[in-house]
Amino acid sequence: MTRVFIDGAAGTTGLEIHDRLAQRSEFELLTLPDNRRKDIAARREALNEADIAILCLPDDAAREAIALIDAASGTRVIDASSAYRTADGWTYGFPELVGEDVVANATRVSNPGCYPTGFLALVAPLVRGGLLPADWPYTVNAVSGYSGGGKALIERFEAAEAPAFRAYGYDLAHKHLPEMQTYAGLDHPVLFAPSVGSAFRGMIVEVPLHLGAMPNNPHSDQLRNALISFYDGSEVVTVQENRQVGELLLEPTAAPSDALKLSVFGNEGGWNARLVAQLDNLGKGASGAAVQNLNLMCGLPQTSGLRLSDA
Ligand SMILES: NC(=O)C1=CN([C@@H]2O[C@H](COP(=O)(O)OP(=O)(O)OC[C@H]3O[C@@H](n4cnc5c(N)ncnc54)[C@H](OP(=O)(O)O)[C@@H]3O)[C@@H](O)[C@H]2O)C=CC1
Ligand SMILES: CC(=O)N[C@@H](CCC(=O)OP(=O)(O)O)C(=O)O
Repeated sequence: MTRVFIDGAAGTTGLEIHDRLAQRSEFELLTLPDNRRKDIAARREALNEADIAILCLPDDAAREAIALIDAASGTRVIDASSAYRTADGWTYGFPELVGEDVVANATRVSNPGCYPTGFLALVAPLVRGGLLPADWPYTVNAVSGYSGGGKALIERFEAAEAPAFRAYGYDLAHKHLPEMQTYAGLDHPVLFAPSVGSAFRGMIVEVPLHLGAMPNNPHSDQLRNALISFYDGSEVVTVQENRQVGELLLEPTAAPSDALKLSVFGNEGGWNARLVAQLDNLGKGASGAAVQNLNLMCGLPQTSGLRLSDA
């Protein structure tokens, strides 16, 4: 049985992982009592005793956890924070893009951010396949459920005077920019406009494209077909064929899901396209991705315990 320690198990992401793993016979969960969950000595012991540690912590606490692990302990790590997403020696935990075997054999796995999961799923295969240019000035517009900001944002959006909508990221230096550029293989940082709506979970990540202004002038049908073949066989990522919708909604009480749904909407002449990813920020955007990576690292079917009925 694999011993797993979730550092940050009382947080939003940590709790969801804990609840799923508690029902799995393949894992033994190492837990700390509430009054010792931030105690350095207790964390050090659990981190070194575990076969796999899952870090669900703010970036600084994740760095602290890594420093507490002795090289001799052999503990492997899945980090949900953004501390190591583009760091040397770390594997980016996006098996559909980096390869399932790469994740399966890794000792240090950094889970993708929730917004980059949507952006990269759409753009990385198309840049890799030469359908979208690497030197294009990409923009990303996104809206997230408020659980994406952890306990602090949940408290704010569930307070009596909660905002209805929050746009942010106006310093144009969101912490997700490096991983979006790096793993899509882009020449320039993306222009990222994130926001939060009054739904607990879920997100819509959109990349609008002026296809007719690109040097290779790709058609939206080509982009959709390329994504369909790239994700062929995936149980987690699905690409909608010729989807026509009037609107996309974040439902205030959406059920948890680990699915990632991609769509390509194009206009009649093919000049413009809107690439859209729909996911649960706490599913494939965080906890679901951690469980998928954990399964792979333990040699288990990658979708064990995932919630994919909506896919
Ligand atoms: N929420 C989401 O949708 C996503 C989150 N992530 C990332 O996952 C990580 C966790 O996020 P999230 O669960 O949302 O955040 P939360 O704020 O909900 O949870 C963080 C938890 O870490 C605990 N903590 C803080 N410092 C320490 C420490 N030094 N030692 C032990 N525990 C500590 C907090 O304790 P306390 O309860 O006392 O505050 C809290 O329980 C972050 O890096 C976040 O950016 C990534 C993708 C999506
Ligand atoms: C709504 C909201 O606040 N979202 C978070 C990102 C959540 C996430 O993906 O976590 P990581 O930053 O660890 O990747 C933000 O914009 O900072």
